[in-house]
Amino acid sequence: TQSTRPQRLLGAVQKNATRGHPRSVIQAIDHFCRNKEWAMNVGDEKGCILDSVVSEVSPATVLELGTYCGYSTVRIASRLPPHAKLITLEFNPEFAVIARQVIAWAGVEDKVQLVEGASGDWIPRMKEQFGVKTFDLVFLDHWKDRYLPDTKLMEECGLLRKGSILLADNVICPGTPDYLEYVRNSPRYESQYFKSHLEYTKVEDGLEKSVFLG
Ligand SMILES: C[C@H](C[C@H]1O[C@@H](n2cnc3c(N)ncnc32)[C@H](O)[C@@H]1O)NC(=O)c1cc(-c2ccc(F)cc2)cc(O)c1O
Ligand SMILES: [Mg+2]
Repeated sequence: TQSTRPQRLLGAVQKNATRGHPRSVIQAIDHFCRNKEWAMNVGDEKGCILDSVVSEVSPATVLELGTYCGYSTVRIASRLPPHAKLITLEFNPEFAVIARQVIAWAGVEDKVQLVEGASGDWIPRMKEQFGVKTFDLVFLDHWKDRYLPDTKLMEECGLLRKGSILLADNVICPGTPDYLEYVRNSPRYESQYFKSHLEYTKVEDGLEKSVFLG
């Protein structure tokens, strides 16, 4: 039977990356996506911006929406301070299976809780299910039309505190116009655009970093 692209991406990790070395896992995926098959990881260019935000925030609690194959999960987890926790939500069970193996190969599974399911169902249950009070950092990288409703849901569920950071991928391509309009015009957010390119291409894309003001 035919393999899927995520399965081939995992194969490239297992072939070319060293177990327990997150950087080699990231390099193996970027090499695969540049030279073999494009895949919708945040990529190395936007990934560097993600890295700098994670290092600056040094978050104790992180929520990632849209795990896919775990590329950004590994990038974030490998830069977290000790005892910090990353919860990542993935809707598609096939992608979740691959992501778990990529996360394990990188050796960051102790910092990561991968939850299978839809953000809309799980966000209201974060407190009771995982003992989370608020998130210091949220990385939005799931369906682009879910960024805004899920941001409002996180506000309503009291999951954001004064100073919580939202970092959103793909605000230009594929684009999240309603989300951008909201965080750039709401008095409750201070927003900043980091211009970059769609992963592994020359197409414009960027990350939007928004601080929740409470
Ligand atoms: C949406 C995907 C990423 C993952 O998110 C999971 N997901 C979804 N909705 C939910 C939920 N509600 N809860 C939990 N997980 C959820 C899904 O299953 C995918 O695995 N990302 C993209 O579609 C994406 C697409 C492009 C892209 C750009 C130009 C093109 F020509 C073609 C594609 C670039 C990117 O950088 C992306 O990130
Ligand atoms: Mg993305």
